[in-house]
Amino acid sequence: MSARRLVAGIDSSTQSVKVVVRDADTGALVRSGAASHPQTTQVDPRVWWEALELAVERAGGIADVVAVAVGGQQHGMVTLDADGEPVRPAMLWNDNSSGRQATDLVAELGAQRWAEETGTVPVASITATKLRWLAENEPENAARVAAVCLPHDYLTWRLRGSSDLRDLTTDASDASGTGYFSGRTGEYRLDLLAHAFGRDDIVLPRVAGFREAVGRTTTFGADALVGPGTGDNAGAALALGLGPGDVLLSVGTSGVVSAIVADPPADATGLVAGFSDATGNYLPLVATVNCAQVLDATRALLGLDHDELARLALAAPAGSEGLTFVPYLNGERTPNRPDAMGALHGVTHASYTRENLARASFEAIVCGLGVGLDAVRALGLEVASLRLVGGAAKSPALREVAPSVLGQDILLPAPGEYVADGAARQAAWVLDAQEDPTADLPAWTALAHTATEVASAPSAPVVREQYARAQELFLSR
Ligand SMILES: Nc1ncnc2c1ncn2[C@@H]1O[C@H](COP(=O)(O)OP(=O)(O)O)[C@@H](O)[C@H]1O
Ligand SMILES: O=C(CO)[C@@H](O)[C@H](O)COP(=O)(O)O
Repeated sequence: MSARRLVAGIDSSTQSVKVVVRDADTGALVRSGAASHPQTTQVDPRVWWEALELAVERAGGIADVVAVAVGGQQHGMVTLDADGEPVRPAMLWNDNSSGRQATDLVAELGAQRWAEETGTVPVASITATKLRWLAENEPENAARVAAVCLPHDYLTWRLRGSSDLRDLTTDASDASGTGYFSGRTGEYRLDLLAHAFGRDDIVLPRVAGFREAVGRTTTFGADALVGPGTGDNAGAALALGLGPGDVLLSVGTSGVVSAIVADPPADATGLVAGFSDATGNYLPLVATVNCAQVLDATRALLGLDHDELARLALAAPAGSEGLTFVPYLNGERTPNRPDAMGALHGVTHASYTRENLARASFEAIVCGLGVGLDAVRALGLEVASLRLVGGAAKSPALREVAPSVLGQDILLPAPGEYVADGAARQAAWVLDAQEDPTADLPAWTALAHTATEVASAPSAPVVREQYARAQELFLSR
């Protein structure tokens, strides 16, 4: 019998970095580790590397793996100077500073053109808007930029031990979230980069094939192939092996609704971003900026841990007796209101209780997902199944509130790190492709058993009705 081969997957996400080590042939989990990221919307990318070092150590090292790949939070603008050092802290997807620049870019070229040519109408999350912000607000820094890449590209490059900007690589799933890449053609749009940033004489990461080994790593004592990596949402889709009509709901820092389709989406309303996936298909996606951290904020206010918040929320009736939370604590991306503030509606002596506030917080983030679900349906997607993943999916309250508000049963993959798992699965794919360049994604039977539980609850349409009324009050102001 041949020796067991191990692969590592990394998820450098907004709040933390996670490392999983899995069996390359079955997908069985061998060990894992994690470390925190700063809770800010601008972060020095070198801090991600330090966190990765700690997470690798906590995972028992990766010296024995034969391939590794990195998934990461999308869109973050990592600017490097000619020596490969960060010019300034990376501006993350949830940094809304570039809201006005997004509005300007849409006004200059038109929403329809952006949607058709890049798949996405720019909002503050999109990298191109951050580059415009940099050019306008920090011209000296902008002039020092020799390369721009994304969080997962930076870590992939560091894993390979390179400081040569020409070695930077990315993949289509993450490149498709920059605003200067066409998922349809698989090519950068240097004209759009120049339009946004005023320059196109900078290095952009080479877009690698989806099972291509982009190099080797000898860091962490390993001697392993390095895969191209993925944007985090495409990574989760890779782990779960989503098929037509399978919709993924991710409840991390962002609330995300996404699915896999064969044709490039182009939604000129700007609600649905038409990203690429990590297999040559497309990933229509709707994201909110306010998701798990809304629960964290309510927990902090009420002085509760996760379990206590869930118990409190489940002690309130569906609809929270009319208390409705519009949770724009960090501006919002869907709807596109980067400067918005949140609001509580329906406050009465009867409704203003701790229980209702807890439940209204869960209902708020699920209503955000509901808006996303409506938007992907409006593009013609037939929703066959829903799966719930991400940090807040562990909450029993979310598992009850989500099917009740969305009026549909939801599959619950076992709590896990699906982005890191997707990166690990890609690493195994890269390994297989060394023998057979046309290899299929490895079957990974050990991961296939994860969607065992189903969340069910009586439908409560009143929640979305009262949320829509409260949101309308806000939007019409
Ligand atoms: N049991 C739980 N109930 C609700 N929220 C949780 C629970 N466990 C973790 N979280 C929240 O999940 C978030 C982290 O989820 P994660 O998917 O790792 O985020 P990200 O990928 O954006 O870094 C944090 O805001 C954390 O407070
Ligand atoms: O901006 C998007 C998708 O367009 C977010 O999904 C980020 O990719 C961050 O993901 P999490 O850290 O919330 O998982």
